[in-house]
Order: sequence, then structure tokens, then C-alpha cells
Amino acid sequence: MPVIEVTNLHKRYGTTVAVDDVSFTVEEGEIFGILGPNGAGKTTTVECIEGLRRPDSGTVTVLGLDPTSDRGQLRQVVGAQLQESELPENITVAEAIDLYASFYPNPADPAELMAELGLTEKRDTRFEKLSGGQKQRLSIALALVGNPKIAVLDELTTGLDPQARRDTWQLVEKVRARGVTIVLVTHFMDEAERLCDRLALIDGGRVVAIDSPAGLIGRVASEQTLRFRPSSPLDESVLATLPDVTDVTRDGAHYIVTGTGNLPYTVVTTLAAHDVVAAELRMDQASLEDAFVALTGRALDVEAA
Ligand SMILES: Nc1ncnc2c1ncn2[C@@H]1O[C@H](COP(=O)(O)OP(=O)(O)OP(=O)(O)O)[C@@H](O)[C@H]1O
Repeated sequence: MPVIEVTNLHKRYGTTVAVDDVSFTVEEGEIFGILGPNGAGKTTTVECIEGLRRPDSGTVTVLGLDPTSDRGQLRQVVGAQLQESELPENITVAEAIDLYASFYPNPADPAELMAELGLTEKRDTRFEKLSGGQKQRLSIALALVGNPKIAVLDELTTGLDPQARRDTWQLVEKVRARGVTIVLVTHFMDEAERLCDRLALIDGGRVVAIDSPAGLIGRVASEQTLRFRPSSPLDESVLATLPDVTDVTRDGAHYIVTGTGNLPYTVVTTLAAHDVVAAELRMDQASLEDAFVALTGRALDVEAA
């Protein structure tokens, strides 16, 4: 059953159309990504879901509520990550969590939440002294302190180093494992590919496609390429006649095999049957980025990365 339904959402700021026509549904328990370049309308869309902005037309329903008219009820069930500027610099981690817990009738246990988010050691540290990753973890804690059914996470890992990004991704998976539905706004392909069950590609205020990451990739490229150096000479026709193989070419000592299906398995087992080992084996597969370029006709602008 969908927990969020967005239908023909349209929102403009003066003459700027931020969201032209966006429709999607989010199912209970999934991580739903909203992926698109800067200015695509992602934040405006989730702000309409959070009741922070009123759509000019179209409808948004969240757990049966209208986010604008039922904002009070909505805040009890939707946890939003707060912007950094919303916290005073000298508040400590524990004070911030206690403060936000006081807004809710059935808040999470602050000590448990801090432990789960790896913040226990930082409980008495002031906000301004936290690292980027720690601030991010605190903002996730504040989004979860009300025990929401839905958490909206916007640009979660922007500005974080690679390790902190991976830690944050694990955290998001832990949150989902608790049964929280997650709406994740991002312009990072790897993040979307790793975390999202389904995602909406948004460009210019419109939905370009909605699918699983694998489904989106599969729409634009069903072929894979294997490159390797055979450990002993091999007749190309042995590979070229395999059912999954569409093409075999040579690049010096290397073979480049293109095909579909379970290509690596087919090729490696065939080589083994001829006592040949594939040395320096590398596989190239289309990525979400390739899918984005193919579906929108342009590369993702990552200036804010
Ligand atoms: N408060 C505002 N007033 C005027 N224009 C705005 C406002 N907020 C957003 N916009 C414009 O609306 C368009 C969509 O912005 P939005 O922030 O929703 O996109 P986004 O996909 O979240 O982008 P980003 O990844 O850069 O945050 C942009 O052209 C932006 O400049």
C-alpha cells in the first residue's frame, strides 16, 4: 500500500517553474530515491511532502493526510532531517536530542538512539565541534527521534568523505530495517544505486523514469563487456558461437567479448573447458549514470558535490 502519493504536482516560484508535473507513489518500507541534477525540483517536491510548501496544483497524500492542512498530524509521523542552520552552535548532542524528543508524544529513547547512531561518545560535544559526518548523524537522529513512519533525507552525504558516506549509507539501511519508509533525495548516482529500492529520475521538474536502479540500467543497456587475456592461445570462434555472446574482438593480447545474460559465467566456464584461464579479467557494465545520460540526453550536473 502506498504511504505517499504525489499526483501531477506543480509548483512555481514567481516565473520559475520548480516542479512542472511530478507523480509517483512510495510504498511502505522501501527506500525511495529522488535523483536529479541541481535545480531539478527535488527539494521542492519533498518540501511539498513535508507540508513546508503548498502545491500550486496537483495533490500530495502522506499516510492519508494532506500535508498542508494536516501539518500538525503529519509532523508526528514524518521525520525530516533539519538544515544545519536550524541548530544553535553551542547546543550539545544530548541536549539537541532531548529538545527534539520533547516535541513528540512517543519519542525514541535518546540514549538508545545515540547508541544506534554512534553518537554516545559525543553526547556532551557542542554542535559546532562535530565533524561533518557527526553532524549528519545527529541530523538523522533528530529526524528519527519522534519514531516516525517516514523519514525524508535530503542530500544526506554531500560534503562527507568517502568513509563517512559509507557509514551513513549503512545507517540508512539500519533505519529501513526498523521498518521506517525512507525518501532519499540525492544527486549522487552511487548513493542511489546502492541504497534505493526504486527511484524517480527527475529533470527539469518532470519525472523522466521510475524504476529500480537495475531496472533503469536495464532499460538502456542489456549488454556487458568482458575484457581478458587468455592464458594460452584460443580460437575466437569458440566464444563467438556461444548463445550469450554477440561480438568478440581482439586488442593485442586481449579479447573483448560483448554479450548478454550471464556472460561472465558462460565465458569463464567455456574457457575452463579449453584449459584456458582469463587473466586480467575486467567486466564493464552500464551504470546508473549511463542510464541517466541515455534517459535525459545529458550528464548529471554535480557542481554541488
Ligand atoms: N524559494 C525559492 N524561490 C525562488 N526559486 C526557487 C526557490 N527554491 C527553489 N527555487 C528554484 O526552483 C528550481 C528547483 O529548485 P529545487 O531546490 O527544488 O531543486 P533541487 O533539485 O532540489 O536542486 P538542488 O539539488 O540544487 O538542491 C530551481 O530553479 C531553483 O532555483
